[in-house]
Amino acid sequence: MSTVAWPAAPAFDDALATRLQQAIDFKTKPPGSLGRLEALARQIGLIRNTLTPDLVRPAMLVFAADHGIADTGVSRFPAEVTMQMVYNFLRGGAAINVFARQHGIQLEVINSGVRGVLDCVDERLVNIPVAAGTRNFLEAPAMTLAQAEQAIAGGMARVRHHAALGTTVIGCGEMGIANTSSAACLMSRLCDVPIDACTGRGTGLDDAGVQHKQAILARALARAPRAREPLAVLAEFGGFEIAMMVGAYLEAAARRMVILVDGFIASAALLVAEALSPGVLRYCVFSHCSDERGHRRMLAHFGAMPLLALDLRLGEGSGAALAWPLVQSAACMLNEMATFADAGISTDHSEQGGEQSGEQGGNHQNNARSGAQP
Ligand SMILES: Cc1cc2ncn([C@H]3O[C@H](COP(=O)(O)O)[C@@H](O)[C@H]3O)c2cc1C
Ligand SMILES: O=C(O)c1cccnc1
Repeated sequence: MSTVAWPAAPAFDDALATRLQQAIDFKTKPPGSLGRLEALARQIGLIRNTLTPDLVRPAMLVFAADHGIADTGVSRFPAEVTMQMVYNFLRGGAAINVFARQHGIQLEVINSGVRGVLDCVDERLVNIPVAAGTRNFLEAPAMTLAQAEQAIAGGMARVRHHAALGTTVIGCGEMGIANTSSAACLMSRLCDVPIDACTGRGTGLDDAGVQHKQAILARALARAPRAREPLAVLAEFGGFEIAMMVGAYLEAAARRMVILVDGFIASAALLVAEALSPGVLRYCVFSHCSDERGHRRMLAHFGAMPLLALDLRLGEGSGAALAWPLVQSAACMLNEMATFADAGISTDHSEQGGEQSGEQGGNHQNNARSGAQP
């Protein structure tokens, strides 16, 4: 067991939940008519602990690292692509660059542990590698417990850096060839789901490739049957970028930031974070349902309803960036929409004691199971 005291996510204020619901219901619209945007607005208010949440300086942290398991042929692409994509991020040519630019999201690339030397100085690159890639977890633990803790601390530090610059919304993206294999093993062990149901095509394996990947991952899980505790599972099967995402989530929730959760790998990191410090989940907005096999089931495990379903299977934080404008709209609705009283508009008949009196708002369902239920 780890002796580290992980940052705790503050509890939500039940009285504020009621006031947020009233504020939303008093807006000039039929109750519930903004659908899930209303639940999202309420969750954002609870996260920021105010009726007027400030979502400022959204930041996307893209963590990159290599994986020893890549050498067993579990990805369609070779490990060198991780480093090549880091250079692509720094040149501004990747999908996440395009979407971050489009939506005014600050982008930072973190070398969490790629193979080889990154010989460049770039203000958007943070060089904090734990090691030159993980070990092949078919044969040995991917990393030591100390390395897992070091990586988690690295992710926490990046969020502290952005918090000091005023950021209240954080997204995590990742780049690491073979990291769907890590994510599948984390899911299988932490959610107790057979590995076949957690193993997908990743970058585009064919059926034979997926079968090979499943066989490798089944052997890897069998190698370490006793690893059950979240930090131990992370050390056995994780990656340095995944561990840094864990730290980023922990720190962001403790600081009452809105967390934009991306796809399969980003969600697998959240499994670890939530297991280490229960309550992080309430701070999470699930951006999309990835096309990667296993993600739908992982979302169900969280009780999450993602905002988008676009058949994305990319990672990098791309889905989180695409969902940001919706999150922004939910906060703007709460902050800027007039109330019936402001606008001098008559309220509905239920105000006069009609049959519809009682709880208004209709859709009180939240983005995640343990989220903002009043
Ligand atoms: C050019 C390229 C850009 C990417 N951007 C994200 N990924 C995604 O694919 C990888 C995971 O899939 P697997 O486990 O099959 O290797 C991760 O790096 C992930 O972020 C990419 C993959 C490639 C090839
Ligand atoms: O959903 C994801 O994050 C994902 C899926 C496939 C490949 N890379 C990332």
